[in-house]
Amino acid sequence: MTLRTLDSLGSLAGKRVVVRCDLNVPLQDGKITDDGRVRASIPTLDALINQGAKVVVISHLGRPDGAPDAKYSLAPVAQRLSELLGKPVTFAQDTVGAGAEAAVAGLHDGDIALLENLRFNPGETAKDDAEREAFAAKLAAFGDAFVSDGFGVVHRKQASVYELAKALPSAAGTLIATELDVLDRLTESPERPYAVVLGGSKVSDKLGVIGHLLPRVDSLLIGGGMLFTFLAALGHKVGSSLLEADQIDTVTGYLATAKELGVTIVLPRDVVVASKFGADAEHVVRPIDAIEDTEWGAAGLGLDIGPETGELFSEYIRGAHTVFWNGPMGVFELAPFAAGTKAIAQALTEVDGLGVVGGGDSAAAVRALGFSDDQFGHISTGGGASLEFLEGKHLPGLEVLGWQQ
Ligand SMILES: Nc1ncnc2c1ncn2[C@@H]1O[C@H](COP(=O)(O)OP(=O)(O)OP(=O)(O)O)[C@@H](O)[C@H]1O
Ligand SMILES: O=C(O)[C@H](O)COP(=O)(O)O
Repeated sequence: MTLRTLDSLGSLAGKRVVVRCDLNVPLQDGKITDDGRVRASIPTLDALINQGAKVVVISHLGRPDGAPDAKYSLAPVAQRLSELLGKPVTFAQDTVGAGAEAAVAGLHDGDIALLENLRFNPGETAKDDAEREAFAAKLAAFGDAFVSDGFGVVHRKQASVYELAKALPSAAGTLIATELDVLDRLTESPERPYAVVLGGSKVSDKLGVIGHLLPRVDSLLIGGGMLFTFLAALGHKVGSSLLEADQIDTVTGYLATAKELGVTIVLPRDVVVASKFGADAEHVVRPIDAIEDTEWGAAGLGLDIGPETGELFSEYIRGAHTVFWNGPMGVFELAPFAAGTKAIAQALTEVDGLGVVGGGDSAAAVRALGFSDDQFGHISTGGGASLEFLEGKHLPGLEVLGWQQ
């Protein structure tokens, strides 16, 4: 079966259409610092509005604990959505309560509403199937059809991604269709050499994909928060850097597998060690075997790859014909720790072939560092989702829409 696309739903004029977007944008002091995911959701929403549908948008933001939490409110996103669409967006203060019911009931043809953060409700991410189904049923009551367009969450078996698609006539929106077109080129005979660059802070999520990626790539470059688990596996001390101590054995296994497969795992040679986590931290560059060899000792923490590593990684990237990069190389949000990410972004713009950036924070990073979207082959809205796609995993949010890899 192939992906069911929007046209499979027939005419949606006058119908209530629930649309799952991934509007999980980075926020600072309540302000959106990168609106890429909001922009990416516009084509589908515009198409539905233009058809005269009554559009009910749903999304998560961050990882709240199944209860309302003001700092994860989608209110700033409603405002940005309205600016980008050039029309009012009704914002409901809850997801399935009286506020949402009133917002949906008040929609006329061609109107649009955004409901509050899905993850303010325990049913969205519940482990128990019945709990997720019950929450999906409440969401389904708001629509005659469901459009799934949050590519960044298709790897999550969550109520609004999976169960809701079963509860209503459903199809993929144009963002998902576009993402799959490009990412398919990375799985179906990518031009060699093929390099994958991994970083970021969702270390346990991303370490898990490495085992499946190894047989598919020629080189794997490791930066960001996960590099310290690799350094620890090689016996280095990593101070107070991000570390998944319980993953050290797994990582040791990856290093051995890579050797057997003839895949190069490229690890940093130097890192930027800081006195603390903050823009005003003191910091020095240290070789990887001397991270604790600073005046801060074991309290020092690695917040970026060093300049020698930036050059080494850039050489690998420029030498490849296909490159996928997910996860910033350092804490790019703080100016002293942005250089590694900038070096890698620059190299990616110089790839002779297809260079893809994946992930909400990675996309935000390249834009914040002054690059424009058209300098890259593709900027995917999915971080974990695109990685799991590339490793060939069955993604619940795609399979439920008819997609088979
Ligand atoms: N050495 C480090 N220590 C701590 N945090 C780091 C380090 N290197 C990178 N980060 C952080 O990683 C975060 C991004 O990681 P994440 O894994 O979420 O990226 P992403 O996959 O692009 O985003 P998403 O998962 O939202 O799509 C950034 O906020 C950055 O500050
Ligand atoms: O940022 C992402 O990768 C997506 O929005 C999914 O978020 P999650 O990792 O919290 O499920």
